[in-house]
Formats: sequence, C-alpha cells, structure tokens
Amino acid sequence: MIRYSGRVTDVVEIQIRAERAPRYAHADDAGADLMAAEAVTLAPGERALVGTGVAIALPEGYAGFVVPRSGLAAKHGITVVNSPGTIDAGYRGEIKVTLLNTDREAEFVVEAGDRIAQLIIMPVSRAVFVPVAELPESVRGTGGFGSTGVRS
Ligand SMILES: O=c1ccn([C@H]2C[C@H](O)[C@@H](COP(=O)(O)OP(=O)(O)OP(=O)(O)O)O2)c(=O)[nH]1
Ligand SMILES: [Mg+2]
Repeated sequence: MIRYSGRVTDVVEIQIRAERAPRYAHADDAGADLMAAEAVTLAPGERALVGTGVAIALPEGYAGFVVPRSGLAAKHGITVVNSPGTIDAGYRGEIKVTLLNTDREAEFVVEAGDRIAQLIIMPVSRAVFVPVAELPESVRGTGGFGSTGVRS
C-alpha cells in the first residue's frame, strides 16, 4: 500500500510500451481506458480484433482483464466477445480487444484514439490442483444454473 492522490491505495507499477497509454478517467476508477490504435467499422453483428498499440510487462502475481465500457454497451450494443479478456503476466505482445457489435441495425465506427474498452489490473492466485476422492460438503452442494430461482 502506498499513498496516492492523498489516499492510501494499492498502486502497482507496470512497464509499458504504447503510443496511447491506458488512462484512468478518474483517480479512483478501477478500469483504465484502452484506446484503439486503428480505425475499424463494425457492421451489425460483426466482430473485429482491434489493436490498442499497448504492450505491458505485468509483475508476477498480477493479471489484466479487458472488459467492455458500459456506455458503448448501453448506447451502441458494443461489447467484448471474450470478456473479460485475460492478459497474462508473461504476455509481451500487443493488447487487442475483440469488439462485437451486437446491434441488429446500426454499424459502429471506431476511430483511432477512441476509448473502446477498459483494462483492470488485479492480483491473482495460482492454484495447485490436488486430486481427492470426495470434495468437502457445502451448503450449496451441486446446485447451480438457477437452482435458487429468480423471484425473491
Ligand atoms: O482480450 C484479450 C485476451 C488475450 N490477449 C492476449 C494476452 C494473453 O496473455 C494472450 C492469451 O490469451 P488467452 O489465454 O485468453 O488466449 P488463448 O486463446 O488461450 O491463447 P494462448 O494459447 O496463446 O494462451 O492473448 C489480448 O491481447 N486480449
Ligand atoms: Mg491461453
């Protein structure tokens, strides 16, 4: 924990190569906006792998997650196909965004420099998978996929 903008916050230093570095719109935002490095037009229902021109070296024990922007989703039906896209600590390539236009009628135009998605940096655990004959009991057990219903 270090002091940042007058508050005590987790801040992780990340080495980056980019023409347009991801930017936090507000100091306490979780997601830093990723900009398109290229222009692309998405027809209704079309997807495209859009470059951001950003390459990073995450410290060991961290991962990046590429997630949609809610404004683009609500106003234009733009989402990220594989959300959250996982950026591994060892990845040194360009971060790319799999944008999908879910709108049935309108095309969506992306210009270079547009903020198309956001990047969330998180500490992650790595597991050691230990085979066992029986898993410990729990209250939920094997219930899932709507087992608790919809209405309260
Ligand atoms: O939205 C994304 C998701 C992934 N990546 C990059 C970083 C990540 O570390 C790498 C591999 O991602 P993932 O493991 O999700 O893809 P894969 O299909 O399993 O490819 P691989 O076999 O290379 O792991 O691709 C992106 O640039 N954007
Ligand atoms: Mg993989």
